[in-house]
Amino acid sequence: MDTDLRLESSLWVGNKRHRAVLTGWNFNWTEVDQKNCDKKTISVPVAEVVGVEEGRVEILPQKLVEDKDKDFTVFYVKRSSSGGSSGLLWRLGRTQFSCPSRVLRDQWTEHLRTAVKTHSPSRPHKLLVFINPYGGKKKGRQIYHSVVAPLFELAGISSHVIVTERANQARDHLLKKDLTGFDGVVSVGGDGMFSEILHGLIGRTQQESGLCENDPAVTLQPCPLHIGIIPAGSTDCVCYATVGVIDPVTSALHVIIGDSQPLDVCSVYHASALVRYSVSLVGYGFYGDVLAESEKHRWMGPLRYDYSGTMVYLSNRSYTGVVQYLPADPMLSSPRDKTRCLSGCSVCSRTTERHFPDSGSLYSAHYSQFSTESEGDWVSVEGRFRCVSLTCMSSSCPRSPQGLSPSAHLADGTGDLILVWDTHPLSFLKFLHRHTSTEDQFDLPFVEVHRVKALRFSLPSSGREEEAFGGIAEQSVVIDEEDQSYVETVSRCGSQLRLAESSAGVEMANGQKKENAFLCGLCCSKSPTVSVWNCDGEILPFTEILCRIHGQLVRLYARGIEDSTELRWGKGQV
Ligand SMILES: Nc1ncnc2c1ncn2[C@@H]1O[C@H](COP(=O)(O)OP(=O)(O)OP(=O)(O)O)[C@@H](O)[C@H]1O
Repeated sequence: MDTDLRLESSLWVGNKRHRAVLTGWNFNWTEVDQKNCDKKTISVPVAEVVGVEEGRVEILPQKLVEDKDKDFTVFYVKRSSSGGSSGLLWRLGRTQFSCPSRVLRDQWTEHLRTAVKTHSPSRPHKLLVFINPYGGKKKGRQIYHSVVAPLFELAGISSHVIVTERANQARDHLLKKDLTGFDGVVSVGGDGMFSEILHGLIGRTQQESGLCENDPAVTLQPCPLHIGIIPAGSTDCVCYATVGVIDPVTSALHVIIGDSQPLDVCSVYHASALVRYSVSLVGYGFYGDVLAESEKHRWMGPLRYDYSGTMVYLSNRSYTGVVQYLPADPMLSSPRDKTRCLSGCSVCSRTTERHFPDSGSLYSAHYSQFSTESEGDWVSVEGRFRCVSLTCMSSSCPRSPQGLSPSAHLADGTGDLILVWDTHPLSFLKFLHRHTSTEDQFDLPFVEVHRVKALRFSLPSSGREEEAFGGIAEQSVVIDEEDQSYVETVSRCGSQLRLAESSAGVEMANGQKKENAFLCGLCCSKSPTVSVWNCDGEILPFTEILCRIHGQLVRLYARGIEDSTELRWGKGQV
């Protein structure tokens, strides 16, 4: 096939003669000077050719074609540095070629198009696009129509566009409507919009497979449709962590060339029911409190997160809890191994634990009663925490370029559990500040990080029993015996816990009550007993939860973050 696709001839770019070669996988052109010496070669992988058009063509700001018989234009992916971001910006490269004859021009366009079809077979032909017109700065529609749609048209992609009129419309559409013929779904919006699409697609796939999403022991079926994210929200963390930049053109180009990045998904359950899916953060304590506080100040826009973060930090809270986790295989990788999950990550591609075939009974047994004993491989710790966070990816963002867990992987079937024990406010500030620098946030005595496959969180039952008898006993805590400060902290705060619990009830039955308790905590001196869970920016209505990581449950039109040091600028790759 490659031999059939090979083509070589002289072509002109402007008034300069070039020797052009199509090898099947690559299209190269090299300027030849008057002494027949080769100058710089430009090489474009065929998989990154966006379109081939007859004539001299421009597509932005609008399509213009100068239809010269002997000319053709090649559009392709061109990389450039993104300044402060961790990934590379992709731009639309364009070169107009002139041939000595129309026959040769037709030969070139035909060969190039066939090479693209052959070597880039997973490109989408038909996409379902959801635009949230209210996301971020309310520019979703404008971004899609002025930047993305012309690129899709150039690449021959047909799109069915739905501008949403209400929250959850995209999710409901994906759950109920006919999706025949679509290769993928595109979200134009922020993380909330992506989450809707994630829930819709996972739910639809399980429905069609006859699987029950509410059973944590069930191995969920991976979604056949890819998801594209065109960032147009106020938080675009999933896009940042999977592409490395927040840029609609870069994301649209990843969709066009049919890139495929598998992604782990965490399912969160409470009392025999699925609560939500998450791909970035499931966080209790500080991150839950910040979200709950920020919801009160939506009018501030994105500034509300800074304001709420400061307020919650100043309120100096910590919460008791029992954390149980199922560790991942430490031989495969570790959250402290200083590796990075980059494009083509070998840890993710080695992953064999896609669907946890043997763990069903383990999940059922642990899920049924939220038992506090350790069984099998599960590890149990109990005490007072500033925050408990589970993340399936690094969760990097422009503010925190290394993310919550810099060595986390996108698709290895694990999540990183970060336990931040109660500590002095200044030490906690140090921990938070390290997220904005390159300093290791795990290299602190009150921080633990574990790579896990599942997590269960419950409130300490001993505390409740003692409360019933009016006694105040020391909390048990399974941490380093030598570090008395933690044990002391736990016992000191324990009395406050039970006092607050007696006024608020043993456990609040729903999220509204918990949110009220939290809000009260900011204006009164009394600390609330329980925090709330922040699940990818949504407050969960339950405290006691079970989380399970499903390896590679969905696929994005992305390729992970490209390592900029591997760019072969010297060889003329664009
Ligand atoms: N037409 C609509 N009207 C109101 N809400 C919508 C609409 N379409 C989508 N939504 C909801 O808006 C929420 C936020 O959307 P999105 O993530 O796109 O924007 P955002 O500005 O990043 O949001 P946030 O600041 O809340 O994270 C999503 O949860 C989504 O379900």
